[in-house]
Amino acid sequence: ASPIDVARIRQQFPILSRMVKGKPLVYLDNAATSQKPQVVIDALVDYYTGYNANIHRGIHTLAEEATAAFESTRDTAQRFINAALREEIIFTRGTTEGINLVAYTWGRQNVQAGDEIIISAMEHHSNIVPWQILCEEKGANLKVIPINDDGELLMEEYERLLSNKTKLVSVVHVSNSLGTINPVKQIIDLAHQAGAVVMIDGAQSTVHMNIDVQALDCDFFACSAHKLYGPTGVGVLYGKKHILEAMPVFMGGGEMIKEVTFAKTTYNDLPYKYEAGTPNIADVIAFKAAIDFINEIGKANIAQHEQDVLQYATAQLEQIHGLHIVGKAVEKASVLSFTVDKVHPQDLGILLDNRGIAVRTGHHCTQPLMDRFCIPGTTRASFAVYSTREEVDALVAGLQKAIQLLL
Ligand SMILES: Cc1ncc(COP(=O)(O)O)c(CNc2co[nH]c2=O)c1O
Repeated sequence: ASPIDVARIRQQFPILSRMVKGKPLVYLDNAATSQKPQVVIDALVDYYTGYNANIHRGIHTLAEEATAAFESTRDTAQRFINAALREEIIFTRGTTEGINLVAYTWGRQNVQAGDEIIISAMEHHSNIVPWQILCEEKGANLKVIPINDDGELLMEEYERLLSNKTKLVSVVHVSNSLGTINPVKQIIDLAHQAGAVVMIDGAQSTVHMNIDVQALDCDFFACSAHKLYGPTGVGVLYGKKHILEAMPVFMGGGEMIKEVTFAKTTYNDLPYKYEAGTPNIADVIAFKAAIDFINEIGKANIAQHEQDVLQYATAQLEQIHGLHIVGKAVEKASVLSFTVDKVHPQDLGILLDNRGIAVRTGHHCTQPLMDRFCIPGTTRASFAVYSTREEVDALVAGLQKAIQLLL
């Protein structure tokens, strides 16, 4: 039995009552973005109707209220990933910006010709391209940890790749295409033994599991609010304070300065050093409502519910003739990718949409991973706190009907 009252939770998501093409919406694309509870929507409306103002340095009431709400999210985010200090929490637009920020600051300062950066074969493009740009600029080399047919990292190959040339290891915590949960604590410890720093891409993991950046001892960690039942355009980059303080600035402008003269500019303290310009105030404020929503239910309860739905869906899909699950790691989060013999994922996606069922089809911004499996892409169902076994049944019925039509 599920540890949570899914029916009561679903009532908090207005969009889940939507009809699509005359059918009830069955939203199974949560790895792309999650839906938003009423408390998050209300937080956005409350800000714009009640205390919209620019933040920091304002001396009027609205500015003080907006600043207090904005900075309260920083404290909430700090506790959410158990960062030691609030100034280690930098607001970004999302995981992509967080990874780029590290590549363009720490990377440019510390990676030289001949150095090596290690990523894995299951990375999202946002954790591949920034490092390729950096390696091309510096004459450094990108190394890739291979994976097995179940979609699990080959850790002995990883250990072989580590050397005194390794400057940075940047890996995904949970694969958005496979669902694989990577052994990041082991990856981090091995990297530190080799003298490298570690960036963890937490875009998918942060919603499914407890994140403790101090226990992990990662040097950087990035995640996105929109995968955490929060708004788009907001994310968090965590970095160890002593590393962030030693890094050059990223973007120049207001907020990130102490004093500007034409002769010289001095920069602001953390975290504002990396928060140039007017931030995404409303969405940062609403992000706190999303984290509070998750904390109120409890991540362990959410994870248990998602695992129940994932295991049920896996068992059901495995019975469909010609369907092959892509990503069979022992440790998996609630992402279920699959192919169907002689059927293109795109065609499946369209036919499922005709039945109100939203899945994602294609390469999921992990094209090298699809190449490794010699497939053009997959159909991916991904589950959330509000997903139900009945929605899985609708998916199975939809798949069976679609395959019948297409074959
Ligand atoms: C593992 C992983 N890393 C980074 C990102 C980038 O996050 P963003 O900056 O918030 O876009 C994503 C987004 N993944 C997906 C976005 O749409 N479908 C997906 O699977 C992701 O799944």
